[in-house]
Amino acid sequence: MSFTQQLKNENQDVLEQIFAHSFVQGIGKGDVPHDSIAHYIKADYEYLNAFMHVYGLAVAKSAQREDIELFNEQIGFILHSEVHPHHNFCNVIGVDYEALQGYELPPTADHYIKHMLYHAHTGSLGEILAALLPCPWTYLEIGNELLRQYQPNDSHPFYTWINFYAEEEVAGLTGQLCARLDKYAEQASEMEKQQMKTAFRKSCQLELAFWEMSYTCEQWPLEEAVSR
Ligand SMILES: Cc1ncc(C[n+]2csc(CCO)c2C)c(N)n1
Repeated sequence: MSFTQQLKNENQDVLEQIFAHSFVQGIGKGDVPHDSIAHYIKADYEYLNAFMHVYGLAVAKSAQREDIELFNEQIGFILHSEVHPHHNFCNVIGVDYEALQGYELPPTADHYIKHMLYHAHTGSLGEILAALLPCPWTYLEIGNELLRQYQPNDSHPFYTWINFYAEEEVAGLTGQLCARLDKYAEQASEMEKQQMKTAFRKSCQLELAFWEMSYTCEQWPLEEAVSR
């Protein structure tokens, strides 16, 4: 069994909880509180900016052109494609995308990006890949699961969102990241593989926590904690 298949198998418990989460089930049912959607978009816009910074750090650690190419493609996808599911959410709540940009990250999303930046700064390329992979992997699984459970047609409010993540493009990008990580795992020591496993599981847990943060509109305990 490949290393990434092992990672996925070991984290099925988190994936099941993500599928069952009220936000995710709400997308399937076509009914999510509008405040939660706005909270999600505000956090996700900034989260994706940080995600691209992590890819930039991965580029800086790349010894091979094919790795640079891969990370460059992922940045292109975030810049040009991931705006579509965001627009779907904005249209449903009737708010301009621009109005939801430039906000401070709530505690959970702040923690998630710092977790990835930590691995990007201190880890090997394999470890960085392990920290990044749950992001496309869990969304690909969510798209497929919601398609299977709800079989939405084009009158479903989240038709675009669900189909976007269930589509070939996301499956292809995820597959490429898995293939690279498997290659690095082949050469890695047991200790390094353990670090990859830890980074992967924490990111899976933080994906679940990100849905909860959005659903409950999580805030810092004191508003002044982040800026004045
Ligand atoms: C919290 C959060 N996690 C995952 C995604 C989905 N996603 C982010 S980047 C990317 C492409 C991989 O490079 C994908 C599929 C998201 N939008 N927000």
